[in-house]
Amino acid sequence: MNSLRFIRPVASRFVPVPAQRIVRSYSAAATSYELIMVSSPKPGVGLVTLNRPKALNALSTPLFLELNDALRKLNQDNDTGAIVITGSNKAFAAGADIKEMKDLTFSTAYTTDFIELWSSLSSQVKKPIIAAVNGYALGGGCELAMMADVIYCSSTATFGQPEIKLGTIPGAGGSQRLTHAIGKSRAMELILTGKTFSGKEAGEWGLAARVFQQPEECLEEALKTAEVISGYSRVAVKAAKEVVNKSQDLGVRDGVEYERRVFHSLFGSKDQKIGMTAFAEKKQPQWSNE
Ligand SMILES: C/C=C/C(=O)SCCNC(=O)CCNC(=O)[C@H](O)C(C)(C)COP(=O)(O)OP(=O)(O)OC[C@H]1O[C@@H](n2cnc3c(N)ncnc32)[C@H](O)[C@@H]1OP(=O)(O)O
Repeated sequence: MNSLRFIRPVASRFVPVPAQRIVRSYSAAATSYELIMVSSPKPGVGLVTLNRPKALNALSTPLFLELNDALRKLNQDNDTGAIVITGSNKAFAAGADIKEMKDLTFSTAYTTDFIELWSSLSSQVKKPIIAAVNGYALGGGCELAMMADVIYCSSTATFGQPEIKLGTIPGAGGSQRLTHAIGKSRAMELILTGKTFSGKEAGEWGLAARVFQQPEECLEEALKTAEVISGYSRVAVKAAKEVVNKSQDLGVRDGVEYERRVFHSLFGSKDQKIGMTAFAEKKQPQWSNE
């Protein structure tokens, strides 16, 4: 992996990050974090493992700062074509850190734009992200999984938006993304009751792309898929993610028009020539990523 310069972002006022955790320069794979682990178990694949087991990977501000930092580096890293985010077999993530939030006031939450930093995952990371979900994916954990581009899960995973039980509502996109994914009636029932749903149901309802019997299989298949994606032209992969995501914002007519414009623009890429010439000559394409 190439070396990337790094200056740690300023931590939230609520949970100061100790000075000794400030790291100034390292490569994405070699970076050492406290609350996440970053590795590259397959060529072209960046694996981010949430690693706060005692709190079931509760998503505190320091954890999200580390996650954002790692994702920013992987997004810039030329050797990384796709990213997998996972947790432990017990918990992908049990939500935002309730102990961090419990004494927050409205004015502080509002003026500091609390959890706004969560959105950089979906707005800044242009490489595909697969969430490999085992165990609990509750509240912010479910929202984090839904910010990914693809969800794989084990059949026994436990998804849910239980915020109603805490006297609040989803705050990181749950009410919007869950409703888009599984429909209004089901999402409304789940959000109003705080009931959980299984990985098996997530697959049946279209939230998860694939469901596995074993947690290990879930992660292994996510890594394999990420490796496949990483083997394609970076230009085409980025464009494909962009146009699929546009479908969430645009109506079909505008979306189809948008897709056609991006499709046209790819005739300006080297990889379109490489890919189509290789097909015509019955050869394997050697992507230039240009
Ligand atoms: C914008 C986003 C908003 C949100 O996400 S709001 C939060 C939504 N999530 C939840 O409401 C889930 C909260 N957690 C739970 O309900 C339970 O946990 C589980 C059902 C997931 C698991 O229960 P069990 O197996 O009995 O474990 P345990 O003893 O409750 O948890 C182990 C340790 O993990 C801490 N923990 C769990 N979830 C969170 C969390 N979301 N924020 C902060 N800490 C959490 C606990 O407190 C405890 O810690 P200790 O051993 O020190 O008592």
